[in-house]
Amino acid sequence: MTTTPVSSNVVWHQATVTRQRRELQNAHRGAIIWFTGLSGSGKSTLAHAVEEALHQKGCRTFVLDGDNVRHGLCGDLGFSDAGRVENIRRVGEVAKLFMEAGIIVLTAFISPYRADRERVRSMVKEGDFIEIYCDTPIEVCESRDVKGLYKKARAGQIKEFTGISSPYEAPEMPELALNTGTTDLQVCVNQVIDDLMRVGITG
Ligand SMILES: Nc1ncnc2c1ncn2[C@@H]1O[C@H](COP(=O)(O)OS(=O)(=O)O)[C@@H](OP(=O)(O)O)[C@H]1O
Ligand SMILES: Nc1ncnc2c1ncn2[C@@H]1O[C@H](COP(=O)(O)OP(=O)(O)O)[C@@H](O)[C@H]1O
Repeated sequence: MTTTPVSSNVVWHQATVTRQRRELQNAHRGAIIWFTGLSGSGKSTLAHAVEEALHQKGCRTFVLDGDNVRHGLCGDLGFSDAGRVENIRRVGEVAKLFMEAGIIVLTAFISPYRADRERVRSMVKEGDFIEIYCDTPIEVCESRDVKGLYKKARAGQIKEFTGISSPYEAPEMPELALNTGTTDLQVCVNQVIDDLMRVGITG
């Protein structure tokens, strides 16, 4: 594998089927809906429930989920700082491709570092990146312990576990902050859909 950047010798090929034409055909905009929050905060559940609602409205959608992507595209990465940075970099690039294909892509990654999320935001036009903070206190996430990982982390069986032995930097100005600890799932879904309609991503 080469580590020399080749981008200076690679020329961008302009597609004739543009993002704009795809969006016209779809009758909605492409966008990146970026869910962030602790493990167990509700990212996957919410992303899939929002996708279901959008699909029923006739939108083209796709969910990129940390658990799934880490089995393939990011299967070589761990949970060190560097592993997480690279994970979010790759996911950001893939999400951008989906968006340019006219799709509403919903991502469900802890994405603990503010700078990494802001880097993805800066890769796209204003309004293309919607950050949604799944704001569930760690006590609630830990009591849910959907996958039994908090128990393992507390027992020292998982190193660098977010919220316990690895940091989580909450968004400062997310487009939406949802109280996914106490609010009913359907209420959260409606809040997301209302926001996507308000900003004109979907009708
Ligand atoms: N050390 C450690 N810290 C946090 N999470 C861990 C860890 N080890 C494994 N897992 C499981 O991996 C899922 C998080 O992967 P992500 O790709 O979203 O993480 S990150 O954004 O790169 O931080 C996460 O999924 P969710 O619970 O859906 O968030 C966990 O199931
Ligand atoms: N408002 C809500 N939004 C999302 N999940 C919720 C909500 N209220 C309760 N839950 C529950 O919390 C858990 C969240 O798990 P999960 O979606 O796997 O979280 P994450 O993907 O952030 O690790 C699920 O069991 C889900 O049913």
